[in-house]
Amino acid sequence: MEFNDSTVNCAANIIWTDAQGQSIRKVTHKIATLKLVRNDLREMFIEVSTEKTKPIKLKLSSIAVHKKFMNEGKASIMFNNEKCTLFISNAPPGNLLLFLKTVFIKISGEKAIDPAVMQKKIRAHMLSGVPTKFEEISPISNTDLLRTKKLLGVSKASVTTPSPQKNRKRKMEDDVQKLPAPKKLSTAFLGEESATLNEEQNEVFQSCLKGHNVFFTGSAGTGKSFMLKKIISALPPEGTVAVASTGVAACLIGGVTLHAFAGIGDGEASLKRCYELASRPVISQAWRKCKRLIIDEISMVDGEYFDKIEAVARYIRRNDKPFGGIQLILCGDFLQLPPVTKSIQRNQPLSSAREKRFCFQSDSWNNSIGMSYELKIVHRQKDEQFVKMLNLLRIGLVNEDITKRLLATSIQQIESNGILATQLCSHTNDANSINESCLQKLEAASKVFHAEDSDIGSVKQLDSQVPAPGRLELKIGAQVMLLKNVNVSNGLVNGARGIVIGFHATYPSGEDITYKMKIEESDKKCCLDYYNK
Ligand SMILES: Nc1ncnc2c1ncn2[C@@H]1O[C@H](COP(=O)(O)OP(=O)(O)OP(=O)(O)O)[C@@H](O)[C@H]1O
Repeated sequence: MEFNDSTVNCAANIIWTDAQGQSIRKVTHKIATLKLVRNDLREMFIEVSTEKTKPIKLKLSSIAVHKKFMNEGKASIMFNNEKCTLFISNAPPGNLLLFLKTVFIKISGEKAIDPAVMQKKIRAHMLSGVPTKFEEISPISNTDLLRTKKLLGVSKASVTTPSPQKNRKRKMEDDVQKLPAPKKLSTAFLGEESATLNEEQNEVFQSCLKGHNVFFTGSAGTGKSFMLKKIISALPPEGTVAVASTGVAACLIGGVTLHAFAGIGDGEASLKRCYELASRPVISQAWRKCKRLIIDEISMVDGEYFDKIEAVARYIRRNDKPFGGIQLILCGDFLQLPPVTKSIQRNQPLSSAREKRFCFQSDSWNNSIGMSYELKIVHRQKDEQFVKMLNLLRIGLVNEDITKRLLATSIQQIESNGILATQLCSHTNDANSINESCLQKLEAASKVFHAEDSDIGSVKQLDSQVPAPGRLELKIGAQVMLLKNVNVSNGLVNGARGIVIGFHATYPSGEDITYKMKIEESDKKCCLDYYNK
């Protein structure tokens, strides 16, 4: 495990209230450490400590946890007996998740003690005159986990091993329409994805946490995106800016594009003009607040643009260190997608392209990037021969053996249960026109679904950056793919393929619009209900 699951560093506010709910005392710490501790009587507490103040211990009994904004590093814990609430903010989200998970598991697994027995114990302890000792709670053990699952009636199989039982799957004939129930605190915690970093990934991870300027690369499937998410969730949200060179990549890491953050347009303007552009209040404030800049798909960032934003960072932050002292965490594979430079857009020959095409060729790269790592272990594929072949293809080595093997795959079955094999295209427009023509060939009536965007002002941006289209045309028999994880244990995951097999009867006049989709996952079918709300 990468975090200590019984400690978290964050900002902490504690507010005590009277019987009427009026605030009577408040403690505010911008930098605090929360630790789970036990006393001699095995009662559990959250200890809130800082470097300068005396620790405050809050007893973990009769609590309510609000964790809706946990992904932003925020949560609150109401201590009903102590009549106070602990507000947590700026916590590394991954760390906060593990901390709250530990609280939950330790509390749920605790055997209820008869109050009379407890009273006796407390009395005996007080009379003994021995000062109360506190010790840090031990990490979650398998026994803790099993005991909690048993108490909650959760099956032993973890959600990370999707093996749905037949009778628990929804039948296609089942027409009872229900919106997914909100996740309960318990199941949400117990079902979290818990894949751990391997040794090479952990080295990069530790280097990032130590504040080094890091670049990490690796072939497809070595876990670059996986790592990036782990890194983002391990850093305090305040001052951490996650961006990517493309909208889609930015969307996947929950960030914005580098261009939107940097605020200098396409970087073609003179340096003086770039300084002016970046001096606009919102942009300059973002640059000044940034302590760690994470850039995904760095291979697509143009070398000259990289030099420009480095100069802008120094100028705006009035700091002569590379990137104005911002920690850089860069990730990408230069053997995948190159930058889209103007000369290439205009179909000019490569030889006339600008000299600093890749950002690793820029001066700023040499001055700022201290540690470079290459991830070598491929996690996406298990077939070693296939991985070897992909690694050779990556560097343009297509030998006779590879050619023979690839050609041999042409006789493989490319349709399974009505679901066609994916056809890869180098350009989105090509993929769109193939999809369009396949949809037109289907004889069934088409149904059109329009996105209901709550923020009308962002529709254009959403349409360009979100993989789901604003207007979706479907027909019975259409090939479809899920774009987000809906129900992992039922195989309804991002990328799951299927075909539309029906629409809900109330369409188009009814309130709910539903389509059913059968998906192919280990030769099993299941349905998905899709609502327009
Ligand atoms: N340490 C790990 N343990 C288990 N699974 C892992 C680990 N690292 C990565 N994976 C899984 O391997 C798969 C590929 O990872 P990921 O998509 O992050 O690779 P990538 O290097 O970003 O690939 P690409 O260059 O194609 O974008 C994912 O399903 C990810 O969850």
